[in-house]
Amino acid sequence: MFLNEDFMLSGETARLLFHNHAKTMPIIDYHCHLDPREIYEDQPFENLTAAWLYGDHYKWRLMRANGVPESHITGDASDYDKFLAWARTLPKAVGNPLYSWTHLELRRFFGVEEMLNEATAPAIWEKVNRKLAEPGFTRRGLIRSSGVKVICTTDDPADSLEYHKLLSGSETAFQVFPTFRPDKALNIDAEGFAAWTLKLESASGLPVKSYAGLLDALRNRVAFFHEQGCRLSDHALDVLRYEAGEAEAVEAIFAKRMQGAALSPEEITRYRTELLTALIGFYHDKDWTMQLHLHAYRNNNTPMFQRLGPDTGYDGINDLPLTTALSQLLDRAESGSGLPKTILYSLNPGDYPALLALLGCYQKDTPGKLQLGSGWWYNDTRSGMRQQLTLLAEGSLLGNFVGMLTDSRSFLSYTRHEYFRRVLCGLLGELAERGEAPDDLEVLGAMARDISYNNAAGYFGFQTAGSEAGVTA
Ligand SMILES: O=C[C@H](O)[C@@H](O)[C@@H](O)[C@H](O)C(=O)O
Repeated sequence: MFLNEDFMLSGETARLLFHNHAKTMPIIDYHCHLDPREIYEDQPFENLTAAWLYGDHYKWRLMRANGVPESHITGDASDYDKFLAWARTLPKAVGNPLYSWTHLELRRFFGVEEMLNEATAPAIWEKVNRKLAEPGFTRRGLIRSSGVKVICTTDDPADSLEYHKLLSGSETAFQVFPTFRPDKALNIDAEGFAAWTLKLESASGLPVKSYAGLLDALRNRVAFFHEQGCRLSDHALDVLRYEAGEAEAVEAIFAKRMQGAALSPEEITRYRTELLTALIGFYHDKDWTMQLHLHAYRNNNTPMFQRLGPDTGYDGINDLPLTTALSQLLDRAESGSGLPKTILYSLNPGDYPALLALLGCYQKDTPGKLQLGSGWWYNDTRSGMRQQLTLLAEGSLLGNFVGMLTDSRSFLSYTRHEYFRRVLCGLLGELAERGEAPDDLEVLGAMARDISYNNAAGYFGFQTAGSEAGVTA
């Protein structure tokens, strides 16, 4: 019964929708944290720990919750001992998506049907490691066998994109595009800000000695990213505040910071508001999609932050108000440059109704121009996905949803798309069975296919020339 072919599909309609429509659609993974260099170099994984546990802060949190010492999570214990620590943790994770993901990954990629636990760990370790040494199991092998057509990585504006370029010349089964993520430009108060402007100078070949210079350099990088096929930007906006400022005031704030002075919270907000507004204009000009990742509450454990840095499993969910500042930002763009296509993700699902109501105020021209992003991170669960899909259906048009992304650092995460498609088909099937949707497999099947793949293929406008992987809606 566990993870059988119909798991999470409780009725006949759901089953038919998944098996005949959603399951075989290709994947567009339009937001993830894979390293383009690793994709290009295409090395085999040394072992299952390297493929699974390096960098996976989702698993690390569960291991910490199980009392596993840090030496066996991010420390210097052997890879086998780290794997064993995960295997010992897993039986307690029933009901957590990681329980399903882990076993789905073992099944889909490696043909391992057993439950992973302390007793089965040695044999699974051997079997999977043998497979990982076979040619089809390199980084690119795993991507290809998952039916992935497009991957969008997450990249700093100063990045040379050399690995994206190399990949576009050498990989035909799928395309890897960059995503423009200028957090370092916005985080003027961060310690490394001045040093980062030097990197931007050398990447753009333009002086970044003033705010005007910064804007020129960023515009230049937007054009450079665009040439490399980039069609999305991304921002981590953990706290969103809005305070407009005149150009001279922003120049003065920039100059003050470059001289090494600390800025007041008001100055930081003014700078961020103006820079974000300018960037939104750049995205609109290029017909990009802007992604805003809202309301993470990061780095809650100072000793562990000092030891391991960000994105290591110490982030929470922000519960600050959002609507006023977000409305000011979006409305200013709509009244000025024009709003680009926009996807709003919040880590706080309590924000969904307000986000949906607000995004409906700016819909025009493109179907689903503004989107409520797929259940993000802590919401990447069965109930989180159902909540996002249900509210989206009730508050906008589910049929225009661009669907799932992995947001992952792991090459084995593509089964999350399968998990999502099962949740989606389960929900559509239930609507039909309750008489709230037509029990018409053509209509619902088309919707399942669209949300699984076609909508994303049409919405983002990836360039396909010269690639066999051509993205077609
Ligand atoms: O799923 C979790 C994510 O990968 C998380 O680590 C990222 O969303 C990251 O914090 C970011 O800001 O991009």
